[in-house]
Amino acid sequence: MAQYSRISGSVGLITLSNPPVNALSAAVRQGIVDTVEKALGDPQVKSVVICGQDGIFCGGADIKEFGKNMSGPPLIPMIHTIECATKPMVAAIEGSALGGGLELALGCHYRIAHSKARLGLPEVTLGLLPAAGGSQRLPRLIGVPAALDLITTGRHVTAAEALQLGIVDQVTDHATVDAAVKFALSVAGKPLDTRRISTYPCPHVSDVDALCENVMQKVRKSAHGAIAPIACVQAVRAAATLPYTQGMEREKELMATLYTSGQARALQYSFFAQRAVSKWRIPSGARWDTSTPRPLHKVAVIGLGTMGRGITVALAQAGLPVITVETHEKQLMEAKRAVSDMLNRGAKRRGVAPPLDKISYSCNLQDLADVDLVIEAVFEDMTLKKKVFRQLSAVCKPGTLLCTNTSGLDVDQLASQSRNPELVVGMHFFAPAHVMKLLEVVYGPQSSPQAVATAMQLGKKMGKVSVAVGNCRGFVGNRMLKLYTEQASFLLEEGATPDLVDQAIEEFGFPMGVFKVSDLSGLDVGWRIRKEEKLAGLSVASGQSTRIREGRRYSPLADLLCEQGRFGQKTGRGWYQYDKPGGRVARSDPWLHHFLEEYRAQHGLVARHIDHQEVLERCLYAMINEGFRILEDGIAAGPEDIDVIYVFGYGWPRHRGGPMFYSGMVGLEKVLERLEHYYQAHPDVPHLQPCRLLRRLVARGSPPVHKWREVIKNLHSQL
Ligand SMILES: CCCCCCCC/C=C\C/C=C/C(=O)SCCNC(=O)CCNC(=O)[C@H](O)C(C)(C)COP(=O)(O)OP(=O)(O)OC[C@H]1O[C@@H](n2cnc3c(N)ncnc32)[C@H](O)[C@@H]1OP(=O)(O)O
Repeated sequence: MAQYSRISGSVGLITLSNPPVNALSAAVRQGIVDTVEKALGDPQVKSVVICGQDGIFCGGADIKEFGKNMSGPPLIPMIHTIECATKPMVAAIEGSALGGGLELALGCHYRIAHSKARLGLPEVTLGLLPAAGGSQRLPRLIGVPAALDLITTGRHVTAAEALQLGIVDQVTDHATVDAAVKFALSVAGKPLDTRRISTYPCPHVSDVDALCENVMQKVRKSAHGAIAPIACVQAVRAAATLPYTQGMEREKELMATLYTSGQARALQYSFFAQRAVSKWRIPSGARWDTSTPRPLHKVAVIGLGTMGRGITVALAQAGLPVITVETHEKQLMEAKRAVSDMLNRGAKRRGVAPPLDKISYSCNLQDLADVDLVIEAVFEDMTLKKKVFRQLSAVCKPGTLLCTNTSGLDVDQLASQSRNPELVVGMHFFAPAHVMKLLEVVYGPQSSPQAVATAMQLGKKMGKVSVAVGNCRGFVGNRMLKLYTEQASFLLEEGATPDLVDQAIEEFGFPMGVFKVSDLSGLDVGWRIRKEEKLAGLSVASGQSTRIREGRRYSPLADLLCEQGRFGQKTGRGWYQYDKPGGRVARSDPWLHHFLEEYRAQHGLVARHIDHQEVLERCLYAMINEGFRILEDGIAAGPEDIDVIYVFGYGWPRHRGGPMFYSGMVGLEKVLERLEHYYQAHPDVPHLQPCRLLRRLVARGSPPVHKWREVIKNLHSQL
């Protein structure tokens, strides 16, 4: 797991060897200990280079080992031995040096990096801190402010930035190991006293307490309840205020708390879940490793509203030639200006040229004859979308993939309008589409493996986290969201306020509560859909009770607000009030509270005390129950898919893993018991009735989330 050789006569070369990222598993650590001892004991060796095989230095500690019994030599003494060595130790960094990998390099006396290498201490993203001395060495090397930035955000820096910060000593465009060997030869025999970072005093900062407090406040605000960023600040503060050995004690103490926390488990689960969803497989048997995506030379976007514009920007930024189509010249020109502005702003931020020339604009559908893939992003109206699909099917060359950006309409119905239904998939982007990371790729029973593979690959190229999901109303994300927002409205009827509900949700870790999100997206969007579905508006069957639709409980509160023109931020009034139309700061609205009181009185409802716990249980467990149904229906392949969708598309706090992982953390028995309790109290809300899969899992002793697929498979085979 670490190979040893002697090259150029006097340089010991240690090569970490643990594909794919040379993670520091127990075997690799043992290999390092053995080879370092060999190199230091070999009188012929005057200096040592440590590198990684296959173009990557090291991806850090082996995350798969976390939570298991520790075996093999620990990292801290191993790195200490390297730093104490009396022969120069040089790290040759190619690819990535992350986490424990960078900490290993910081233990070396010199660091040489390839210009394309990336370095960082991303432990915070896994709920940890750099606890192999990284939190103590990095501030001593680059200063407290820069170390706070890197350690609390976990961001990766380029080799150029690492050189500028002083993390590396040299950057090369050539063969890194050769450059490091040459360097090692040049420093052989030179004194090393000034090269041991742990002996450096931390560079002076005028008011370290004020600095740390300032960063702490920022971190608390953005962490939404995550504890690792806070521990990272505390560890760096220790580096700035304590001698190295005491700082190391503090690092260890903080790590011990984080290591055993549920948050670390959730974040590590999320790391692997994100990778698991890229290895998609669908019920037809098609899968990621046997389906070949089609090459895309030119793509098209139809409809340049908010979504179409964002998708166009994301495609152009990914380097794809795009042709965009709008019906009227005026709208087309308006969209062109908006898209160009977005591209210019993005390019300025990233310091690159805006890819304006990648996009062409047209009012003529015939211009799409030679494109390889079209993303339809017209108004969310089935009749209109069907018409567009029929037209596309007639215009586009054979083999063109037709994708719809619908957020929940039936993809199979659209496929039926095409001559080639096997080439139709949903590509559900989230607003703003050039920013949001999530993409739901919706396959139908007829979608070909190549169509799914192409959409998944395109998502990857656009920098999205793509999840393949089956076709149903709302797909995965919006299907679950409906239950969450529905419960929130019921809670208002029963005595809660938007402020109380949102506070509970935000304290849980969502960046925004359900009613603030509703005000931001616009209440009119859902109202229009409900009117089309005949749940709201004039088409509601006469004699129908206001609070019952299709035989189950319905809350008309949002419809009533819309009837008053309260559409949210855009009108300056919604669930909250704003200082003006388009205002962003939500303020509690006495009008709304009075309106709720009147509404309750009109419907004979008596307000009762509702606490945060009930808000969370009602909103989250209803959504989780639907998640189990989605698994039961085979719409999502596994709990990881649902969790990734919620973390990347809906603001679910990553340190809570995702709704399905969270249900395991709470305890499936408890979720089941609470759902039973609420269903008994609200028998007119069928969605609160615990579903079969949840009951089955509890009956099987509540296995951990990674074992659920087995139970789901059995359930399907018995259906
Ligand atoms: C009581 C206290 C006890 C304390 C004891 C603990 C001691 C710990 C001491 C020190 C702290 C050190 C902690 C760490 O180092 S944590 C790890 C930090 N590193 C990272 O976060 C990097 C994670 N990896 C990545 O960012 C990327 O994988 C990449 C940039 C390295 C490569 O990206 P890419 O080429 O896109 O490949 P993939 O991401 O798809 O990964 C390929 C493959 O490799 C697996 N993998 C990646 N990194 C690790 C890892 N560190 N450990 C294990 N496995 C890793 C990844 O899961 C993929 O696998 P696959 O899905 O099976 O294909």
